[in-house]
Amino acid sequence: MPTDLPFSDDAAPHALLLTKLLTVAERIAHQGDMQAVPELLDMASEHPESPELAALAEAFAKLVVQHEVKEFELQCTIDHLQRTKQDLELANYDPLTGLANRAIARDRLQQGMEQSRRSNLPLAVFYMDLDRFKWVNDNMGHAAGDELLRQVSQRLRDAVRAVDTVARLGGDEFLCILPDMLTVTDAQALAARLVYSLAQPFPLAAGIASIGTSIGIALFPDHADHVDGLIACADAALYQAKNAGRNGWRLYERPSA
Ligand SMILES: Nc1nc2c(ncn2[C@@H]2O[C@H](COP(=O)(O)OP(=O)(O)OP(=O)(O)O)[C@@H](O)[C@H]2O)c(=O)[nH]1
Repeated sequence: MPTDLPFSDDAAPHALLLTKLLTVAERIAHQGDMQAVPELLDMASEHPESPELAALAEAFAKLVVQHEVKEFELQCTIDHLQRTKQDLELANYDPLTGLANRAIARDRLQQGMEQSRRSNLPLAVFYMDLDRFKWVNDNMGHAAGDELLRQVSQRLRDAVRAVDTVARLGGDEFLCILPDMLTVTDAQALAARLVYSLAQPFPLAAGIASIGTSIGIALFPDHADHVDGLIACADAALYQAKNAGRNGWRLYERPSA
């Protein structure tokens, strides 16, 4: 009788079973294939004579439960992070245009002023108000007005640098915060470009809309050295731009004594 066979007749089915068992176990352990666990449990119930199988099935069944608990915990964390992110977006960004809101604008202005102090380069604030925007709402509909506000936001974003902030203060009012302007002339040139850009027609679903924009410019540190003062100067300059006939910009001028 040859004796060099790996298993006796009795051992062969056991070896076959262990081979299958290892294959399934490897699928679970190496490929993370949790679908294979029920197969393992079925095998264990079909072969109550195999203690290895019973032990392994039990170990993997525990693993599946732990895996599901971890997956549940992970999903809870992801849900929580998504809710926090949404809350933050609602608190910080204008939902219509995706631009920063007033609160963030104030914060960026404060940061920009600190940066300007370090770099010794002026910071410019543009206070902008669209001209004839109400006409679009009244004649083309509120939805067209919303679409126009979104397109205006995009043009403003496209015109400024990544370091600049464009914020929507509300209605048709925007604030641009432009740190590290090299010269006053640079700020004036940018304002002229923005006026030109927003004077170009806007293709809306309801038709073509034409508006304009007025911009008031204030500079840190020349005109004011704190957030509210600088915004107030830019607002005063905007008032002058509107009074001068709209569709243009004005640099803040101190009232003569
Ligand atoms: N579609 C839309 N309209 C808005 C929104 N918020 C405010 N408005 C409207 O924006 C308009 C702003 O009014 P004004 O600034 O006086 O309008 P204007 O025609 O630009 O006036 P001038 O600046 O004097 O040229 C009002 O009609 C508001 O109802 C908004 O989120 N969506």
